[in-house]
Amino acid sequence: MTQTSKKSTVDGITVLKIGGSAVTDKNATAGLAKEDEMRRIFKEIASFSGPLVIVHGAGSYGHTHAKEYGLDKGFHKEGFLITHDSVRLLNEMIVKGLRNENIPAVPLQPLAFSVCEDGRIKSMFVDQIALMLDHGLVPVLHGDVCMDTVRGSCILSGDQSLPYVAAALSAKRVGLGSAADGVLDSDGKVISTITPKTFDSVKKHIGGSAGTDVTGGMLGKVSEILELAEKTGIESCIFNANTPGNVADYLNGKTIGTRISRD
Ligand SMILES: Nc1ncnc2c1ncn2[C@@H]1O[C@H](COP(=O)(O)OP(=O)(O)OP(=O)(O)O)[C@@H](O)[C@H]1O
Ligand SMILES: C=C(C)CCOP(=O)(O)O
Repeated sequence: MTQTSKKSTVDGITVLKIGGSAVTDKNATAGLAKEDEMRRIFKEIASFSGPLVIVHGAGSYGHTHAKEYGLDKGFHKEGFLITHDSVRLLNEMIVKGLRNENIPAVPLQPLAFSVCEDGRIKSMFVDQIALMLDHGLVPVLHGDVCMDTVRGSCILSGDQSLPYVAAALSAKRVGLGSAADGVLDSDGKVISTITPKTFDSVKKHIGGSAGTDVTGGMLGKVSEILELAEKTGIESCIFNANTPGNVADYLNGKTIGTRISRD
């Protein structure tokens, strides 16, 4: 993957994923927002004043259409347009909700500044994100469809763009708020830490999403951020964004849920 070289002049950047499971009903057959959860999460985000990039998942606004049109396998003109329009709608709702809390959120569609190769990011322009942070803005990216040099188009999960952006900006902290208390073992207990050394032994407990999903659910998420930890040393936490207080606690410095680290 090719990364542009522009770095923000701001230190201590946090990158937060708001999982589609946390803010939408992933069992719905079309886009359905959990509006109360959204509002509460946005209020918690407003308690944080540091430099922040938000990436949100697609939830039922993206995965339902992507599955219907087989977009995880390749290009389908109508499906591509319907899916992009739907995730943009969710992005608009989220940006509007954040602005209501006086967060200077800026909508950014990854489709407009990324190209993939066989499902993986080949290039993503991030200089504008760095400059936005320098000016106190909060960029809000999302899971999207993306043009792909091999497949025509592919699904670009927030779980892939989040570590890409975190690495490109040398982020300090990376948090992924979803609908589970962390990565759970077969007894339903939170696994406190996952490292490249322990991954093989815990992998058997980790599966896809309980709802409609084309990007690998929890296993896809852990694989992406484990690679981030291995390559850059940047740690992540996977925690439950539906537990009141967790998003604010994470943003303000606490380690919660499952920590994914190099060692
Ligand atoms: N071992 C596990 N621990 C926790 N959750 C797991 C595990 N195995 C599978 N899951 C499922 O993975 C889901 C989280 O993955 P999912 O992709 O839905 O998250 P998300 O990031 O919130 O959604 P989106 O991709 O729409 O942004 C959990 O809600 C749960 O259903
Ligand atoms: C389904 C689409 C269009 C994007 C998926 O993004 P994610 O919800 O972050 O995995």
